[in-house]
Amino acid sequence: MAATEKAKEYLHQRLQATSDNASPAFTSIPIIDLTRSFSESLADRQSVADKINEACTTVGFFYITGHGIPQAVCDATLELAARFFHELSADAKERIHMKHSNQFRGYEPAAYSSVNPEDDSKETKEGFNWGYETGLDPTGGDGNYVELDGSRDGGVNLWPAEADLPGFYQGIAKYYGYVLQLCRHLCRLFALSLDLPEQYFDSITTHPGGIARLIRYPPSTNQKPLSQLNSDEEIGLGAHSDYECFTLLLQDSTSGLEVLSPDGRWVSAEPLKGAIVVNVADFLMRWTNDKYKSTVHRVVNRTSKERYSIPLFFSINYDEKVETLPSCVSEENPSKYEPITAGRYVLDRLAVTIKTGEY
Ligand SMILES: O=C(O)CCC(=O)C(=O)O
Ligand SMILES: [Fe+2]
Repeated sequence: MAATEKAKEYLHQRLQATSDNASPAFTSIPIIDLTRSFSESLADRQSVADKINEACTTVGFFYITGHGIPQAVCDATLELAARFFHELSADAKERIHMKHSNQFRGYEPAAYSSVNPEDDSKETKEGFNWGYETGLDPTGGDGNYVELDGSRDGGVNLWPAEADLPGFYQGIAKYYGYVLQLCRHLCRLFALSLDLPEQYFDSITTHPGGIARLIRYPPSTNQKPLSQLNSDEEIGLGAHSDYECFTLLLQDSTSGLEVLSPDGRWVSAEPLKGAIVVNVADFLMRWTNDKYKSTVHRVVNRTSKERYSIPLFFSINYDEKVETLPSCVSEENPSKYEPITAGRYVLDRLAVTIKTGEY
């Protein structure tokens, strides 16, 4: 089956599964305070992990507060995102255009890619994508990073020249370092939440996958009153689920993110000051034998303001081949899936999102 056909079938199955009402409907997204997860007491850490288990087996999305990333760092990074789109010249954007990358890095103009291969409408978002590099890892990494396709860390990110956007790289690196370490902290909580030893994921997140992006959604140009607006007329980012293990999303104060409840309703993930949105992605769903839900979501900016968001898609080391997690299989519930290499899985899914097919 061609890759596009595979992707279409995949999304179709996912949307079908959602409408089959397999899980209970939800009307809101839980908020989990991570403060106790930094406690010396295992019981405290486990209490947070239990809440994560509850959120991941039902909604697949949750907000985290008390996560330790300073508000000033989050605000400064969102400002950098606005500067990237407004201050970087068209020529400078062209020099780092995604077409120069075979790893989906760099500047992505509006309507260049579409996450939903069934949807022929153009997405209004534009973005800037980059991925893990050893220099961005506060631990210094282990020097063994491999890209999605298994190639070695060859500096594949396409950064704007310092003179074109002074301070950009440094600001992004600061935020990225914080989020990466928070993802590793969350891995320990995910392990506890899945009845695994707390350090279970440590040795396979030493050079993790961490594609991140700045996204800009233009203001809505639709003059219809909200109640009459057909969201599909002006989709910012089409209905999709994420591909990796889990996503950490920083959003500004403009709403737009919507999460699909099993009863077919879109639940708004309103921005909460100081909170970061976390969602389970497809690789983790597969790895947990579908115990943890990777939930379909989309973005529609219905406001007259621009919207900025910054997701980071966290994966275990891309060269790691894994089988279904031991705590998610039993005699009554055998593994539904073959062992798979993390990067290969993500690459297959990503490859079908670029409209031009140039990857
Ligand atoms: O912009 C957002 O709020 C969500 C972005 C998203 O879902 C994605 O990039 O996969
Ligand atoms: Fe997403």
